[in-house]
Amino acid sequence: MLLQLERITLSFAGNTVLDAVDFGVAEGSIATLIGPNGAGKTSLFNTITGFYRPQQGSIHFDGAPIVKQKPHRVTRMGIARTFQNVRLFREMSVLENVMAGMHCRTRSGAIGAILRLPSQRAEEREILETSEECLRFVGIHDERERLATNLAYGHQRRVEIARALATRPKLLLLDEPAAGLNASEKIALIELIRRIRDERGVSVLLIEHDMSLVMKVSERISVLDHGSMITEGSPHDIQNDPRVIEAYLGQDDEELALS
Ligand SMILES: Nc1ncnc2c1ncn2[C@@H]1O[C@H](COP(=O)(O)OP(=O)(O)OP(=O)(O)O)[C@@H](O)[C@H]1O
Repeated sequence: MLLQLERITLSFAGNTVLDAVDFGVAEGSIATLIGPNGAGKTSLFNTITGFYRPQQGSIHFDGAPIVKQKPHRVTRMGIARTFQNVRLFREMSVLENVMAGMHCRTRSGAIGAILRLPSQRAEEREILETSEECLRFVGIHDERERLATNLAYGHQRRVEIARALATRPKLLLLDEPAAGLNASEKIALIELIRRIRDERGVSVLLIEHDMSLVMKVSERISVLDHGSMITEGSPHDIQNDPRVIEAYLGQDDEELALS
């Protein structure tokens, strides 16, 4: 397993949000975490990426323990993410937004920047080239000089994906990447997720409510309900699992449409 969580327990003021969760992502896979609203999916992402500190349990990534590491350390170790709501620097161009994401990788530091050492200049060039390459990969290179917030919403989501890819992750976490996209943008998103895995060798873990997209793109699905991992399996297994249907009862129609 590329990522392995064992018995992760997270609570806030006595409220258990994740309850002894065991969960893994295989290297080279496209995996999805589903579950009703409030099940704990984003909290699980926040725990993996070091934003939340679990009270118990272990997390290993690529063989190394990462639990309780700071978020920037986790990024440097090879886990990148996007957020449920688009988070871009409003006053920056598309290209600058992607370049900003690479600062976790820089080596020369502030002194190098002030003195403009050759190592610093080489690093700046590398950041620029990588950012441009990632923008080309997600298909919005032509828009690199525009203010990020002036882009169509679907393209803003791509800026976030490019920014995450620029950190050269081994694992990419996407929190509800299809939210707010129209039907044709969703088809393009499926294709992009597959290319991220196939062409860049990056494993992908999504949180997603759009079940039609989930069933098409996922190789493995894990289901969280009230902080517990209730089942996992292939899309076919999950669609036919009565525990999953039970967990979703009471949710709105969109979430019930498991087929
Ligand atoms: N920082 C926090 N402090 C207190 N409670 C929190 C915190 N973060 C999450 N929670 C609680 O954890 C529970 C799970 O929330 P979480 O956002 O992880 O669910 P989710 O499955 O991602 O839901 P959704 O699908 O609606 O995004 C909720 O009851 C939420 O209020």
